[in-house]
Amino acid sequence: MLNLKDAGLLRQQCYINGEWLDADNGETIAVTNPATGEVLATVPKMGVAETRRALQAAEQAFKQWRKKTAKERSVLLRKWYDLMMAHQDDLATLLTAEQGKPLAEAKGEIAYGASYIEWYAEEAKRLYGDVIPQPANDKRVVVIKQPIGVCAAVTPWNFPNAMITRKAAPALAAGCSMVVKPASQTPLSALAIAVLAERAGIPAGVFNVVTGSAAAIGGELTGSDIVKKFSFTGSTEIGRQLAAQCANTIKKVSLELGGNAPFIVFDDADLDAAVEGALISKFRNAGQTCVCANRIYVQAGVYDAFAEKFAAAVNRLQVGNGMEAGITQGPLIDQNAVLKVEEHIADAIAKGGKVVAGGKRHALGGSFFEPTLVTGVTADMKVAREETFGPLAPLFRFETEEEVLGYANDTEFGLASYFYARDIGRIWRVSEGLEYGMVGLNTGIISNEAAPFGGVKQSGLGREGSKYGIEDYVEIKYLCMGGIDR
Ligand SMILES: NC(=O)C1=CN([C@@H]2O[C@H](COP(=O)(O)OP(=O)(O)OC[C@H]3O[C@@H](n4cnc5c(N)ncnc54)[C@H](OP(=O)(O)O)[C@@H]3O)[C@@H](O)[C@H]2O)C=CC1
Ligand SMILES: O=C(O)[C@H](O)CS(=O)(=O)O
Repeated sequence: MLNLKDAGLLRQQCYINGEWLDADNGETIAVTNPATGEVLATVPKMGVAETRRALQAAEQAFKQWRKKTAKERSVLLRKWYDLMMAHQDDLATLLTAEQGKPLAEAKGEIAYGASYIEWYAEEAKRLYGDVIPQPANDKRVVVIKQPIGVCAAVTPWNFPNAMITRKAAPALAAGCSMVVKPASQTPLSALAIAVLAERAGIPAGVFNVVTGSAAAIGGELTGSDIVKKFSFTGSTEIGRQLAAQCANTIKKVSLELGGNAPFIVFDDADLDAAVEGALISKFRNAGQTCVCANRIYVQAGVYDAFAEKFAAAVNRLQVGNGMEAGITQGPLIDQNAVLKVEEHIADAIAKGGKVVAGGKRHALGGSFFEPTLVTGVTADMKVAREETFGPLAPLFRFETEEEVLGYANDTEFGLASYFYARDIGRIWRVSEGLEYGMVGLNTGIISNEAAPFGGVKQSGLGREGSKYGIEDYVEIKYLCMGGIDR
């Protein structure tokens, strides 16, 4: 079982209107450890009725929460942040147990998730309006910002802490209330976040967590007119469906969806730095992130040297249970994830690719998979067009800057992109030429609370984090004051 310092962080009930509740029918969902297959806990299998009650609670709580001053909300968010950091170890243990990532990565996610609460505790006090020079002397033009209302979020299993705080923090900072449906495979982190919200003194109904039937809960969150803003992180397929479900009530929608990140190594790159950046970008969370390097393009003059260095680095990754010291790659989330990686490897080999590291299920069994490097990859392979979402690094060779920009942009996705180069002219040309929401230049890690995280094309809508991330949780109101000259 889980060895927590604070056993109160492990909850097996949902948090609605300040109460910890079972499903109306008592049904539950088992939460299993992907590394061992053991059942860690169960959570309620809630549906429409419970979700409706959660939305009604959020609607009532919003009326008072919005009346608090920005500073009062800021103080409560800061307490929430302080509590998350004080319980970083326990939250990381819960996260590794239900999601599988190595404990060091889980601790990093807790700090990353908490940083959004810290950031928006500060931003709460800086939601400025405008006084605009009037076009006529009898008028004054004023713009104020007000919280949009009750918000709903549906979040994924790959970052079960940070994907919730990245939505809840700006929402609550702006004066909104929220109902969250976490992924069924990783609900414990969400419920622990709710424990700490309660302890921080965030009023009942302001932050609610509902677990259970995705379609039933999601149908209510997207269909109810109580919800004024809907935020989703997950697959493009589901995001497209949920956005369509929001259309009937004209909700404001933000979507963080799939990616297909190019990682480009030019011949003027610092090769050792490029290897380091490619390794962390590709294999963080066993490749299960939407910003992972999905295609690695290496210029012909440095291709062999990079491939040799990178293969050695890939072979140094340690696969195992994320709770064990020294492990740098945990299990994949489930067997479907393993099958996707196997499909992409088999397709690449069938079309001429060569496996130079890994290539198959790990000897540990279950959903453990060998970190894999395939060379000689070409644009006709599945891995060039589909998000692998697993520990497979495909290497493509290219000759010119123009050629690789064409390859990099030849996708319906536009989330993250990366390149290593040192020539200033190339840096500007490639940064401006990449059709992505985010560009990592000489780095493989781009995510932080100060930056606007998000994509273009079919990778999503809106931005999370930074000063931009709170704008999705406010409405702009224009006040036209007449008769000023009377
Ligand atoms: N952009 C990103 O960060 C992520 C991208 N992905 C991509 O998505 C693929 C599949 O992963 P998966 O976890 O299945 O992603 P999904 O998009 O299926 O799940 C993400 C969230 O959406 C919920 N959901 C699924 N179907 C519905 C529905 N009909 N109505 C309401 N909510 C729904 C899930 O609930 P439940 O868990 O209960 O099914 C979960 O909370 C991955 O292989 C990857 O390519 C996945 C995760 C994150
Ligand atoms: O959804 C994801 O994969 C995360 O947004 C990636 S990150 O923000 O942790 O980099």
